[in-house]
Order: sequence, then C-alpha cells, then structure tokens
Amino acid sequence: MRLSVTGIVKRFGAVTALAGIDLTVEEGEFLTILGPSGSGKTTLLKAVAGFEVPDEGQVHLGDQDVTLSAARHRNVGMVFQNYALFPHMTVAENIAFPLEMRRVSKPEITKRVGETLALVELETYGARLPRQLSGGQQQRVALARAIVFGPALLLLDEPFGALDRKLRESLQLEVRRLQRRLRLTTLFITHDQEEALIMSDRIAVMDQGRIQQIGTPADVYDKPVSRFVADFIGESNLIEGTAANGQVVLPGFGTLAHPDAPASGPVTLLLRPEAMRVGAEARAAHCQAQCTVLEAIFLGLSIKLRLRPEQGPDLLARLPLRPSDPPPAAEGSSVLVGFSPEDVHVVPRG
Ligand SMILES: Nc1ncnc2c1ncn2[C@@H]1O[C@H](COP(=O)(O)OP(=O)(O)OP(=O)(O)O)[C@@H](O)[C@H]1O
Repeated sequence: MRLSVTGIVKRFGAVTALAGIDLTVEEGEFLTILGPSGSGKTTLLKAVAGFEVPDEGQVHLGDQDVTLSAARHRNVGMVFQNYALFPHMTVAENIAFPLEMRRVSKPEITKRVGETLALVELETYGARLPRQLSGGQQQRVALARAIVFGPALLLLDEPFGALDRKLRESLQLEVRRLQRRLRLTTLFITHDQEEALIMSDRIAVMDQGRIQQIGTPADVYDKPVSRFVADFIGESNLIEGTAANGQVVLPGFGTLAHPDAPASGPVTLLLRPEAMRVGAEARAAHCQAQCTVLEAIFLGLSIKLRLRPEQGPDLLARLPLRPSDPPPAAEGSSVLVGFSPEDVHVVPRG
C-alpha cells in the first residue's frame, strides 16, 4: 500500500529530531532512508510504525490517516537489527505469533507458516529455537514473521547491521528478491551508503531532521544537490573554483567551461574517483595537473590512488584493473591527472 508522510515534526525537548518531513513510498516501492547517526531516521520510522506520535503532520497508509492509530492497528511488518525473536518459542511459533494475534484459524496458520518458511528457505527449521540458528537465519525468521500476515507496509531498521559482510550481501539480495516478488511497499533504514545504493528504488538522504535529497541511486550519486550529499554518498573529490566570464578557474588545473556553473562567484565541483583520468588518458583532458602518487592501494578489480597536486587538496582516483595490467603508477612517482567538463558535476550551493 502507498505510504505518505506529510509535514512531520518531532521534538524531544530542545532537540528537533524531525523538522518537517514529506515523503511518499509508492505501492511496491523499496525506499531507503539514508543518513548519519542522529539524523532522525529511527524517529521517522517510529512515527510511521506508531511508536512515536509526531508533534505535527500526518501519516497515511493508502487512504487511511493512521497518525494517531496504535502500532498494532497499522498492519505494518517490522524487522530490527537485534532480531527480537521470542527466545522461548520455536521458529514456527515465532512466525505464527502475528497470525494468532489476528485470530487466524489454526489450519490457516499452519498453511501460512509453512509457505512463509519456504519463502525464506527455512522449511526444515520450524521446530528449532532461535538460539539454535545462525544470525543470518534468525534474521530470515524475523523477516518471515514480519511478512506472514501480508502487511500493507514493511519497515526494516538496519536489519543487517549485526551480520558479517558476506552474509549481509547475500541477505540484501534475498530481501530485495522477496520484496519484488511480493510487491511489498518497503521503508528501509540504513547509515550504509553502499547498502542503500545496492537495494533501493529510491533513496532519501537525511541530515539534521530534514530530507536533503530524494531520488534514484543514480540521481543521488551522480547529481547530489549539496555538498553534504556529495560527501556522504560514495567517495568524492570536491574541488573549489571561482567562476568568471563563463569559465571556472581551478587553481593548479587551469580553467573549465561548464553549463551548470554560475556566471560568477565560488563553485564546488564533484569529481568521482572513477571519473578521474590518469596518465596517457589525461593528456586530452581539458584540465590537467601533475600529481605525486602518495598511495596506490590494490583493490582486486581496481586500484585506488591518493594523489597530491601542487595546489589544492589531495585527490582520489580509481582505475579499473585487468589481471594482466601492469601497475598504473608507483607510490612516489609523478603522474598526469586530468578531467573534462563531462566528468564533473557542479554541486549547487545551498
Ligand atoms: N526519546 C528521545 N528523547 C530525547 N531525544 C531523542 C529521543 N529519541 C531520539 N532523540 C534525538 O533525536 C535525534 C534523532 O535521533 P534518531 O534516533 O532518530 O537518529 P538516527 O538517525 O536513527 O540515528 P542512529 O543512526 O544513531 O540510530 C537525535 O539527536 C537523538 O538524540
């Protein structure tokens, strides 16, 4: 079901946790709230779930205003970081619990628990206790319990936070597959930008109780609307310049004409490490500078270079690597580094 949040404000004493949030999650959409610690993600999720009453604003699920409804009346499934399974109940009993609360008949419960166990690929685990499962399996049980009753909305609060990297990656894909298959409207919270980019239809980037930008993963990565978003998502080089007479002057790199640059005044350019041209490739670039390679970090499929130009801050470059490629630059050597207008994004000033 469609979720819409309008004008939500929540204060805790002098702290404004949410400073006016407007957000719509379309039916079947996977929307991620991404933001640093303290930005208001959990408070927003609680207002949607019904654990926190906002000071201002409304929450609608479909056509229904649920702003003041109790959590148990909202038909919302939830998964948190710390599993929160009932330790004394078996896996099957845990999954049956929301159905029992809804007074579903015994045979129907047995049927639905079986189906949902199969969905999360735990068919043979129904009789186990949570402590007899791995962390990843427990999280799949928590997911099964959250979806077994066919919720209108699924809320996920850092559900993979406690898992190791490999398990986290496989569960991310599994949850996404399941969410797509069931067309579950999903609101997902994370502070992990990589996870947000992998999983989401859209990402809302939050800071200080406000949504700074909302868009597809490609939008927020390629066209951040502010310095904060550019810096928070992915690795970035932010280069300061000054616009005058249709040209941006970049100390040490020369000048660049860019259609999005202002006519005059300060300009911040975003240059992603993978957009940087190094060595022979830099020769045809509009802007160029000789840089010292401070560090060359081998990453398997690519190599990351930390570069020091004669003027301005250090820069990062990431170059793809094939197994037969010779190392592109040694630490301590000097390389030509460059970029052209199509490689950069002008970060709006706000
Ligand atoms: N019950 C509360 N009483 C007082 N202040 C609170 C309460 N809950 C949250 N806050 C404050 O509101 C702000 C937003 O907190 P919130 O937990 O929503 O952030 P978050 O983005 O989820 O952070 P994290 O990623 O660390 O969980 C913070 O400044 C926090 O200290």
